[in-house]
Amino acid sequence: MDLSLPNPSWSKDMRLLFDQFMKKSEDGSWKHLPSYKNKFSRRIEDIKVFFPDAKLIKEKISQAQLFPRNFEEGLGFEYAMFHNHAEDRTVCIFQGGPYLQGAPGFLHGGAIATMIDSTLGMTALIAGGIVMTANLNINFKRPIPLCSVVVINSQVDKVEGRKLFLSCNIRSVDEQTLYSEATSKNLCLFWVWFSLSYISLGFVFGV
Ligand SMILES: CCCCCCCC(=O)SCCNC(=O)CCNC(=O)[C@H](O)C(C)(C)COP(=O)(O)OP(=O)(O)OC[C@H]1O[C@@H](n2cnc3c(N)ncnc32)[C@H](O)[C@@H]1OP(=O)(O)O
Repeated sequence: MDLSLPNPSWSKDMRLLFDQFMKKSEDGSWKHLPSYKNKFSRRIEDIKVFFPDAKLIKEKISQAQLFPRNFEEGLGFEYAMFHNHAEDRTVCIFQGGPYLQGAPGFLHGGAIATMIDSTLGMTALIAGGIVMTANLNINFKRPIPLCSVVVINSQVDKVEGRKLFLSCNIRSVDEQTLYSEATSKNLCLFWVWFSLSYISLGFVFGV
């Protein structure tokens, strides 16, 4: 089941943004990226293709689920991603639920980092194939109020061989407040230099 579609826990802002991006997707310039709880590869052999020396706990792999998709509706990470191929950028609309609290009334820094890593990771995945985050630097400029809606804008800035250099920022819906800025270096595990369809890649990583 695609968990990046509107559900009753979404606020008005979240639905408005989703509808705006779905409208933008009508001419094909943007593409909504579906998101599944466990569209992971559930077979050791598939994972071993990418991580041959990984010491995997065999019996646990079949239970694998995408971390941000593991919370009950509305309590954790509610988000949807859209990708603009021409501009090589991904936008994630994100509403962080009450179970993601850090300081009272605000999102935990680790929850913010999760959504930054997921959005940058997805951007890198589409641009360069099977990637891993090698380095992630985040500047937390303003605390993000719990249950508010924010927009994560991420892009590929530079590609050098297997290395992809990306950046993103997190802003309020009205774009007036800059909450966080981040840069990352992602490494391609395989020399795949054309953007594979994210659905086929989702088979391994999910979104
Ligand atoms: C929804 C979409 C997906 C959601 C998931 C998002 C992605 C993730 O969260 S991935 C999980 C977190 N990341 C990890 O666990 C990665 C763990 N690390 C690794 O697997 C490896 O270190 C890996 C793959 C990053 C690099 O290893 P390897 O392929 O052997 O490359 P390696 O030879 O060490 O380095 C290659 C180049 O990258 C550079 N590099 C490697 N690591 C880093 C780093 N941390 N910082 C900067 N540069 C680095 C090296 O300096 C080298 O550069 P050069 O070629 O100029 O000398």
